[in-house]
Amino acid sequence: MSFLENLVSKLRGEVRFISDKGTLVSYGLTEASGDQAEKQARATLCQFSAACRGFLWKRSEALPDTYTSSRQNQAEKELSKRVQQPGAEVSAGGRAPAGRKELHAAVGPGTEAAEGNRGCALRVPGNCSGLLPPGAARFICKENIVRKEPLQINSLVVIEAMSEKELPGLLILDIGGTYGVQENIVALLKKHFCLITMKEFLENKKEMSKKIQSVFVSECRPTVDQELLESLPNLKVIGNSGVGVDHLNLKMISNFGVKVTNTPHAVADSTADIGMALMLASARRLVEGSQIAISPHTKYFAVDWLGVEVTRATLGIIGMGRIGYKVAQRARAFEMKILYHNRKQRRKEEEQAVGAHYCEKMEDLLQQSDFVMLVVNLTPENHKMIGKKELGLMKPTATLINIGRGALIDQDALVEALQNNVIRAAALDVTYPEPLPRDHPLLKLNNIIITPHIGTATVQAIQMMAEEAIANMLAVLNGQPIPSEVFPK
Ligand SMILES: O=C(O)C(=O)CO
Repeated sequence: MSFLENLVSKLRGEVRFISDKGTLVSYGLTEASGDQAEKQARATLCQFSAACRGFLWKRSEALPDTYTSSRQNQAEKELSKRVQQPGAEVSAGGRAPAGRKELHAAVGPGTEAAEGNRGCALRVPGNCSGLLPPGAARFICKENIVRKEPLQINSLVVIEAMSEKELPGLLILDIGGTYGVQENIVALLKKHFCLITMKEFLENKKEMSKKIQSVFVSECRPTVDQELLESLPNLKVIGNSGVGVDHLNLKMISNFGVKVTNTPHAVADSTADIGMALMLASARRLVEGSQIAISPHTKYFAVDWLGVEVTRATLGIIGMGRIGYKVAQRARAFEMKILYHNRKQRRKEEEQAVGAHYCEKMEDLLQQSDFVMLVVNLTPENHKMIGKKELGLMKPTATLINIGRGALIDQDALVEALQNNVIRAAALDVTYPEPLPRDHPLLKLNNIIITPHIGTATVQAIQMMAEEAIANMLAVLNGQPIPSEVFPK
């Protein structure tokens, strides 16, 4: 458990906002004024510093340099110097401004109160004395600033001493590690949810199961099965990070009264980009070429080592949803002839904008295309939609690209087709399973490129996916219109 998580777990129910840097500040509301308010401030601080006692700062950050009065500035500069020292002890202090309703408390690293502090310094046992920099008090008084622009107070962590409403519980697999949610995404989620990892849930099922109202599914994890659904009585929504939901049993989830959402907007550009990257790489034999260029055995570059051109070739897109259409927009810049097959024909203006021609029958598209790209979600109906027969319809010079799901293709049939040059090549971002067993025959072929399902593996895409998932989940929890809900068939 990190320093902050540990602290927050001790102050459970009292946390309103956390920025994970620097000085801790607690604040709350009191109806009292004058002496009474001061008494309450002291009581709050006692609790707060008791919870903090024993912790060492893992990080050191300067207080923001935003205060004006020279005397206060001096005090804060002094404090900043101390804050810079890693491992400085936590100290605590605060004041309750007479006549004000706000009750503030600040905890900053340092061993003594800085001079110039006008707030009431609180001495706590264990060589911790503290202060509330007056500027900081003024600053955090503006509650809306604290909430809306947390980065402006980048060295403050704000903790509400008297709780309002607790943030809704969000179950995630883990933080960091092989399968866990990345730290920057964790920071985004934490602004709106109280995160509960699978381990924390399993260790304290009784208490945690009541808190969890949502599950964040990233890279298909955690697995949402009947057992999990049965143990989460307050679950309202599963926010899938990604567009494909074939790993979720939508019907079963819906029977529990739980909604499922996905992130079709956030994934579109990065996934279309990987489709283009695979098409270009396969056409120009990029991976093979790179190996030749770096091989210690290479003595010369063969003049008859050739690829094929993407420019002005025919691209057949199977699945003309948001991603398919983005592929078409990109392919247009390569002057490609674009054919597409989709459940529904696009509007004429949309077709004209990218120069796409509709093929009602997939067979027509397969016969005419130099590159066939699969851009559909996996459903029980389209499982192995490309098998021996479909591969046989393709041109022997054609390339098959898959950025949908591995199970759209009959992989045994693909191995045979590639071995016998029924088609020229394949480029797959998705396979089944993922990764393929290391002795799988597809891995032994040289007319294939396989990437490790990286359609959305960009810094930007995973952030946008998390933002879209958060918006979806909050909409469900707040009873607002849901931007991207997925319904069972
Ligand atoms: O969004 C998804 O489901 C993806 O797999 C993107 O590659």
